[in-house]
Formats: sequence, structure tokens, C-alpha cells
Amino acid sequence: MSSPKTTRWGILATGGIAITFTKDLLVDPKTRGVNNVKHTVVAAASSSSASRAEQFLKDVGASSDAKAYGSYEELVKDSNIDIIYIATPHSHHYQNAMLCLEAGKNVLCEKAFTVNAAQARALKEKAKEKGLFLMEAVWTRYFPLSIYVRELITSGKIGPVARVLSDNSMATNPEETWKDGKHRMVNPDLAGGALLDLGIYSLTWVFQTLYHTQDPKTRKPPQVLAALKSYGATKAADEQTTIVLNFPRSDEAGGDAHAVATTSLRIATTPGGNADAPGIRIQGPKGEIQVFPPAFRPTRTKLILSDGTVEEKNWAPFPGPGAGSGWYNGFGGGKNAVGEGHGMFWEADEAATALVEGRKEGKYEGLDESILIMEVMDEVRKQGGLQYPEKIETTKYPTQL
Ligand SMILES: NC(=O)C1=CN([C@@H]2O[C@H](COP(=O)(O)OP(=O)(O)OC[C@H]3O[C@@H](n4cnc5c(N)ncnc54)[C@H](OP(=O)(O)O)[C@@H]3O)[C@@H](O)[C@H]2O)C=CC1
Ligand SMILES: O=C1OC[C@@H](O)[C@H](O)[C@H]1O
Repeated sequence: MSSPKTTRWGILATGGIAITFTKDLLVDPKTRGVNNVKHTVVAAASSSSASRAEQFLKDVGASSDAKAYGSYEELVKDSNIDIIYIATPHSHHYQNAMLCLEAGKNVLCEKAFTVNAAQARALKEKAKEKGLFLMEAVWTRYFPLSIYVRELITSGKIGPVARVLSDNSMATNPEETWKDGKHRMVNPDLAGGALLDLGIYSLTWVFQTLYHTQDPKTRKPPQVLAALKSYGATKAADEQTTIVLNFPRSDEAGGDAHAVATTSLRIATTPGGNADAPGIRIQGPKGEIQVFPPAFRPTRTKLILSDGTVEEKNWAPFPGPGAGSGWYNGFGGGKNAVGEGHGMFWEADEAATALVEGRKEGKYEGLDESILIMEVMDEVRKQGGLQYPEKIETTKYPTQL
């Protein structure tokens, strides 16, 4: 067996998820049975100061020779970096990813990929022009649990999927939690709201079960009908959104299939942390697959077949030793066992493997699928009357944010 190839990462931004991702990155891949790639963090940048980047590198346990930069512009010039992980708010992904691609760097960019589909298309074009790898960091797609669910579907276990019900909601008490309105979860300037932050996971489950599992040559985009409830005085972010999707399919493939994707900042998928009810139900004529919350980091599945078969699986704990501080939920608070991995290393392994193999896109969600999901979210926002400020919707690069 050949020795693992090391990928050298640069980390762009030093906020909450950057810490969790980077700690996961530094977990030995052998602990999860991965032998083809290894990861090292060679640099991090903070837009606020080099000392913040320095502290970040210390906090995550990076090697003492990793470089700390006080600007993203300096980071992208570092010739020692193979790939950059972007961990800024949604509003900034387009400008930050363009900066990296223009400088010739491969990119793994946090979800939601961009603010709109036009930006996602422009990034795809730029990556193609430069011959670079580009992937949206929808980590859930790379979980062994997700691979198992997709395999159940493609093996025909429940028959052709006829309907998917998918929720990712949190009772966050937004007026209290984000009183001043500046936090990225509610701030329109940072593309705040439920849809782009949490609804992306409801759509991820719909797409990875009902679209990604179809033949890429014949699958078609869905028709979309949406209701969106806006948040706060500015009405420039959503607090609750419901999307009905119709996926056209030939009669031989099972005929049209339906999905309902829901998201909310005000009510929970399961109140009080009770995870007994499935947040995701994938239904076919021979049975259903249930996935238990949270949709972004599920650890339990249940297959129920009409012949009476019931198969429950528990996917926790994730391999470790891991981040060591519980999972990060974007605004404080963690619930998984301290010391287990968070689960972000699987997407990092895929990005590193793609670099080794010379692939330019992620295996379980290519750029066209990321763009299609952005198109769905564009349509939802259009029907719901939600537009973000022009400076973050624009494809003009560079734009000062
Ligand atoms: N996959 C997952 O499970 C999760 C993904 N996310 C995604 O990660 C991204 C970042 O979220 P999160 O880490 O929670 O956010 P944070 O607010 O904790 O961190 C964002 C970082 O981005 C940088 N930044 C640059 N410009 C701005 C700006 N104008 N306002 C705020 N921050 C800025 C800052 O880093 P610096 O000062 O160093 O430049 C900041 O620390 C989002 O896209 C979110 O959707 C978030 C949580 C979980
Ligand atoms: O990606 C995410 O997953 C967990 C959520 O709590 C967070 O807000 C979101 O950004």
C-alpha cells in the first residue's frame, strides 16, 4: 500500500466553524480507516489581525511553524498551500472564493455556497478557467450515514422514492439570542435567515435522496412552490420557510416525486432536544427510511419496510479523539459527547482525495448540483419577496463588503 499523501490547508477566517473544522482536520485519518490522505494546516488568516490568526492556530493545535496572516489577501499568496477552506458568513463566500481562485488556489467553501445562483455559476466558470478544485462544504453528504441512506435507495430497498419530508428547524428565540440584529443568523448584510443557514440542510436531504440518486443523464430540476415568513422589522431575512418540490420523473423511474422541505428559527424539529421523532422521512412503495435530528449532524437511522422489517442504526460516537468540546451549532452550545470527532473530516478527506486523483469537484455533490440548489433558493426567495442588499447579491468582483 502506498503512503498517504499530505494535503496542506490554509484556513480563511477564524470564527466558530473554522475552529471546529480545523480541529477535525488534525484528527489522524487512520482513526476513521482512511489511509490514502493526511492533512496538515500550514496557514490561517484573520481579517481582523495577525495576532487573532496566531491565537487560532494555537487553539486548534496546529504545528508551530504554521503561518498567521492578518489579511485574506496575504493568505492566498502563500505558495505552500494546496487548498483553502473558507469559513466566513454566506455574504462573503463569493468574494472570498473569487480571491482564492484568482490567486490559483483550490477551494472548499462553507455552505450556503453563495448568496445566489449567479454567483455560484461565476465561481464554477472561474474554477474551470483556472483548472482548480472547487467544492461546497456540505459536510453531511460525506457522512457514512448519508452514504448508507443513498445506498439503501439505489439498491431499491424502499422502491422508487415517492416522497421526502425534510425539516431542519431550531427554536432559537431569535429576538433574545440576537438582540442587536448583528449576528449572521439574522443580519441581512450577512445573508441571514433560516433558509440559507438551516434550510440548506432540509434541501440537502431532499436532493441527496431524490435527485442525486437518479441517473445524472436523465434527472430534471424540480418545480418549486414556497411560503416564506420574514423576520424582524427590516423583513430582510426569513424566520420560517416551507418549500414544496415536484421532481419530474419518467413512469419507468416511478413517475413524479414530491418533497416538502421546511426550516424555522422559531420552532424546533423536535422540542426540548427530544430526538425520538424523525426529522427526515424518505418514503417509497416498499417502506421508508427515517433520519433523526439534527439534520446537519444526524447519528441515528431507521429503515421500516412494509414486510415488517425494522433496522435501526446508531452512528455515534463519531471517530475521534476529535474536537473535544461538543458540536458547534453556529451560536454556542454543543451536544455530542466531548472527545468524539465532529464529522467534518469526511468532507476534508474527499477534498484531499479529489486533489490526489486530479478531480475538480466533490464526489457526492458536484458544482451543478450546488448551483441547482442555489437556483431553488433563488426561486423560494423570489416567491417569498426576500432580496438581500445589492452589494452581497452582486457578481461584480471585487466588491468591498
Ligand atoms: N458546517 C457546519 O456545521 C457549519 C457551517 N457554518 C457556516 O460557516 C460560515 C461561518 O459561520 P460561523 O463560523 O458560525 O460564523 P462566525 O461569525 O463564528 O465566524 C465568521 C468569521 O468570518 C470572518 N468574517 C469576515 N468578515 C466578516 C463579517 N463582516 N462579519 C462577520 N464575520 C466576518 C471572521 O473571521 P476573521 O475575523 O478571522 O476574518 C469571523 O470570525 C457560514 O457560512 C455558516 O453557514 C456555520 C456553523 C456550522
Ligand atoms: O451549518 C450549520 O449547522 C449547524 C447550525 O446550528 C448552524 O447555524 C449552521 O450554520
